[in-house]
Amino acid sequence: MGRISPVSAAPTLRIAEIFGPTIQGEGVLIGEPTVFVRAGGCDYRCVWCDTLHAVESRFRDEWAPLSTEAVWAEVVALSGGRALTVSLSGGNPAIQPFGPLIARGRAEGYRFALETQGSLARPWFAELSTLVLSPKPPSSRMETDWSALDDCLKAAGAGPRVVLKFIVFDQADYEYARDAAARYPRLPVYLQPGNHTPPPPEAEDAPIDIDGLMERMRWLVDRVIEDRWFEAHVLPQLHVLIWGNRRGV
Ligand SMILES: C[S@@+](CC[C@H](N)C(=O)[O-])C[C@H]1O[C@@H](n2cnc3c(N)ncnc32)[C@H](O)[C@@H]1O
Ligand SMILES: Nc1nc2[nH]cc(C(=O)O)c2c(=O)[nH]1
Ligand code: SF4
Ligand SMILES: [Mg+2]
Repeated sequence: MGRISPVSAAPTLRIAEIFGPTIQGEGVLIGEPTVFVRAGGCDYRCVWCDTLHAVESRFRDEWAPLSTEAVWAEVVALSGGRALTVSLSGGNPAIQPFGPLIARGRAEGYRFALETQGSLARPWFAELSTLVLSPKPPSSRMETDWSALDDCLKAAGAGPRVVLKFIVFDQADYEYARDAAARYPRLPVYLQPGNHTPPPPEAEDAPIDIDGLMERMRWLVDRVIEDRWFEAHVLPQLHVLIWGNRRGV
């Protein structure tokens, strides 16, 4: 006998953490007060992922199964009921049924941003304010499925602002970013230096090599300026500069 589940049961979201308001530390919304909803589970395993506690299956018991209403109640509590930007991240938040949460929040004036690697397209991308597509460069050891990325753009349609965010560790990553950006000439590009000291998943707060990060940041700025890539934006992870590898900020 199969498991019996009520037909009317609300879809369950697997949530690793909900925190904020803090400032968005990355990319196009940098500096903007934001509540983060971090989904548990990812279809990728980037070697340098800074959020493995929301990726590796051995942590799945720590991902709370929550209804849309429960997640929404937490967002409202954290924001004091004042509309702001909610960033859906992960893991890969595209794995989870976030459509109803977005509809719920939008009805109250909240805006939703989503961070994803672009491997899974969902119809509810069209309801976002901002879609951040962050395809993964060679240093991650992941392969980009370009047709899946195209599908994400199609799903977004004319709804959200769509931007590209590339993590850059080395020259090969930089060239990947240039080639990928050339495929999508109309999308704004954000380049972010890779953090080579990401926290191990068991650590809430691991030491970070800020000097090394700044050196990569300077190298990246030099590359962009030398190449006269004037459409690119180069930004550090601001939250990492402020709080290091601390979780929940
Ligand atoms: C943790 S991911 C979650 C969302 C989604 N899975 C993705 O990768 O886009 C959020 C952002 O952090 C970036 N990121 C992950 N590890 C990083 C690292 N070590 N240094 C810099 N950025 C990193 C990802 O590339 C992505 O842009
Ligand atoms: N402040 C802050 N900004 C962020 N931008 C992207 C984040 C993420 O981990 O997805 C993140 C995060 O965890 N904290
Ligand atoms: S896709 Fe995102 S969450 Fe998944 S392993 Fe890579 S950086 Fe981490
Ligand atoms: Mg992060």
